[in-house]
Amino acid sequence: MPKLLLVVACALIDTDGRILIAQRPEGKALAGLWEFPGGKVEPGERPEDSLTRELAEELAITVKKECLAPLTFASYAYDDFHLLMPLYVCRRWQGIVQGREGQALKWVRPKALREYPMPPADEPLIPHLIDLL
Ligand SMILES: Nc1nc2c([nH]c(=O)n2[C@H]2C[C@H](O)[C@@H](COP(=O)(O)OP(=O)(O)OP(=O)(O)O)O2)c(=O)[nH]1
Repeated sequence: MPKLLLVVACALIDTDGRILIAQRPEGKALAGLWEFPGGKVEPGERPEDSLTRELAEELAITVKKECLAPLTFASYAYDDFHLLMPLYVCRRWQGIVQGREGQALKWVRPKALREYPMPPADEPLIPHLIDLL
């Protein structure tokens, strides 16, 4: 039975209804693919705390837990682990989004998400975002 990996991710949505995606840097698994900001839930951490921590580290923004709304989740069997990834949406944050880890960022309309190669786990999430926006 493969290891279950819990990753939390967030679709940040701007006032024009565009969604933020970030490109995974060279050297990481799935490098070059576009993903929703987020990361692994560390032992002893609440998922919402992991997400606000990752958003601060990766994007230099502050997000209040009340501003994170659960939307859907991904469940995907990678070769070496099974990914379980809740996807939150967030429309309010403090600060200006900037890529702190050298990653490219793009604000994209939901219907244009398919133009950006994403990890296979993410593809089933796109219709949920199209329905929402
Ligand atoms: N953040 C994020 N990870 C995703 C998405 N889709 C997807 O399959 N993943 C996978 C890729 C990785 O195997 C895992 C996230 O791990 P990561 O390496 O980015 O997380 P992290 O920032 O905690 O990583 P690190 O400290 O170990 O470098 O989830 C997504 O949309 N966003």
